[in-house]
Amino acid sequence: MYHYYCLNPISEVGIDAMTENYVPVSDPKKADALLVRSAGMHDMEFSPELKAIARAGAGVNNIPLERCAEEGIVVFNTPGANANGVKELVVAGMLLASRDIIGGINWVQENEEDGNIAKDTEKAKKAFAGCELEGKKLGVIGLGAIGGLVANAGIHLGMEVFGYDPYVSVDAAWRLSRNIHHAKTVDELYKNCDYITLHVPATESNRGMIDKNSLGLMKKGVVVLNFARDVLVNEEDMIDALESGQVKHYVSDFPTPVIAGVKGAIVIPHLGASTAESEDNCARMAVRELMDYLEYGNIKNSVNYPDCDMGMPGDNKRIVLLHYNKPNMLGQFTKILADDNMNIADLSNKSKGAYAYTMIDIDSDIPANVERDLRNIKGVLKVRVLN
Ligand SMILES: NC(=O)C1=CN([C@@H]2O[C@H](COP(=O)(O)OP(=O)(O)OC[C@H]3O[C@@H](n4cnc5c(N)ncnc54)[C@H](O)[C@@H]3O)[C@@H](O)[C@H]2O)C=CC1
Ligand SMILES: O=C(O)C(=O)COP(=O)(O)O
Repeated sequence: MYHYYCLNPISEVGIDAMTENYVPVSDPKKADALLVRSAGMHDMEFSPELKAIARAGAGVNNIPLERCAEEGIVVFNTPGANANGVKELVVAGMLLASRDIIGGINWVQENEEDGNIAKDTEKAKKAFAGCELEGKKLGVIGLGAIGGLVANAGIHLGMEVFGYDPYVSVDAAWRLSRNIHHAKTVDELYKNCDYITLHVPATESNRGMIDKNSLGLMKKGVVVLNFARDVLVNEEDMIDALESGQVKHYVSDFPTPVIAGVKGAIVIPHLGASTAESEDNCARMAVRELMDYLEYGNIKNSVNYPDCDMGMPGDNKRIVLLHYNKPNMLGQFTKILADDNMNIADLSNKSKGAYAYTMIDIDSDIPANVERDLRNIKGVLKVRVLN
């Protein structure tokens, strides 16, 4: 029996995918697993019961990843599951910034009582005219799941697209249209583009990447779109750039007290992934990852531990260990097993930065003393024996 707790409402599709072995609890401290979307977790204390956190979404800046790793809690996300939802809203954002659709709709609402509205429209509409996307230059920073789709969509819209991502994965690179220009430096993209859109994670090094220096390199009248995270943009510098006309519009999916209501800012209430399809995809993937880890110890799409998959244990017993990535951990594990005359049927050991994960299948029962001895090894963070 596994206990779970949802810190945010998660699509029913995910909850329905759980077997009767999964029971919701009303106290997160009693949970084996937490499901979360954007709820802030940095101030949460975690109980020793907690084994895993699944972020039904992409961004994990709301989760204390390092502390979780130290406490032997595996954190998952759902790469790509909401990317199409965000891509479509980015296209909408580019359109909203190019024509005054919002101003036009407001005008119609303000004039709803006007019996001559059809005729007056033809006079009023010139105030809301704009430009087309076709032929304009689009710069995409970050070419992962979302940025790749946005860059390809730009090509389909007839835009000239520049992509910048020095760390792009091979898989993501394969998905890019060959018509996208490969920007070797981000400055090249800043200097050339009419629309610049951010699709990078909110890591320490990316915070404030759009500031007065980068804004100063951009073309006058540029449109900047941020569907990634508010902290990537220095909002005070953005307000100055909007006031001076350096930036025509700043389209953001992240309202903050600083940017909400600023002239020229088009701010959306974090709706990028709020579609039925994205919510279902994320919930389904998050629940699948949690169940595979809790029941079989397999790790797929973790952001703080390495991926490691040994399928199902069959008739064997499985023991899994979360530990530091340092010399002689495996030697100590196998010695304890050998001293108890236990036979290893299968073994996998993977590492990611400072942390590592070992899965061991044994062809006999695993006695409590072996589990205890493994847990007592210095550098072991969590041990689970799976039945
Ligand atoms: N508005 C919304 O509702 C949503 C927002 N997001 C945000 O979008 C971000 C990106 O999501 P995905 O595309 O799914 O992630 P991803 O991990 O597939 O792609 C991120 C890409 O950014 C690249 N990157 C990192 N630092 C960079 C830098 N300084 N310059 C250029 N490229 C850099 C990485 O190499 C990677 O290819 C998430 O971290 C999240 O913060 C994600 C989903 C929904
Ligand atoms: O997946 C992400 O990173 C998002 O920003 C989506 O957040 P949400 O699940 O809509 O709270």
